[in-house]
Amino acid sequence: MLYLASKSPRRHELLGRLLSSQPGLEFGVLDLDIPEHPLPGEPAESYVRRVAREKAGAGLLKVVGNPAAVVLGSDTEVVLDDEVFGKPADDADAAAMLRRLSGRTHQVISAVSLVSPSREAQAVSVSEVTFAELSQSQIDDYVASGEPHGRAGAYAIQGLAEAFTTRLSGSYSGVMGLPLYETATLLRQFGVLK
Ligand SMILES: Cc1cn([C@H]2C[C@H](O)[C@@H](COP(=O)(O)OP(=O)(O)OP(=O)(O)O)O2)c(=O)[nH]c1=O
Repeated sequence: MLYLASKSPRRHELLGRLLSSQPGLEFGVLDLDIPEHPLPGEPAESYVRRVAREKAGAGLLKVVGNPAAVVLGSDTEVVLDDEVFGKPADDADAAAMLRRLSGRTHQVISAVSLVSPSREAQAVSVSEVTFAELSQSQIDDYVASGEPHGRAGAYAIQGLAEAFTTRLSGSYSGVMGLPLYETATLLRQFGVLK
């Protein structure tokens, strides 16, 4: 039985889309709260990998006793000049992040971890996203739309932010929160997907 250790609606949607290729394959959802803070000096990719692993591991603890359980945890962060931009604390924080991302190319790192009682595996997707120069009124309007809330880097590529994204190199689903190629590869390794 596959479980998604995530409360992100984007991850639910993306995983559902991936599994729809195999009729009858469903997944359960485990709701957890893992603290997301980089350790002092922790490189961005190590941080994203660690948090994805912690989410999957905490999910597995919730279904102990099920030897057939496979748990998927994932983490997505926006990185500019080695600085990790997580989810904005409030509107002012969102506006500050968007001002920094304006006119620049940043990375989006997404890690996926799969754990079962007997094994563990992980994959990482790194994408590059370039934003057009954003005026202060564009930023204010975007923040007022509410879209930045709960999203790494204070934006949603699948939403209004697509209109100021001039270039994306990498995985669109990875930027949204769950890189589907990497996820499908791991699910095949665990025998969940054919
Ligand atoms: C960059 C970007 C991020 N996001 C979202 C995906 C993730 O939900 C969120 C990054 O935060 P995460 O901490 O990776 O995930 P989460 O807290 O939403 O969910 P959970 O830990 O329960 O799995 O940002 C978008 O929806 N679109 C984007 O373009």
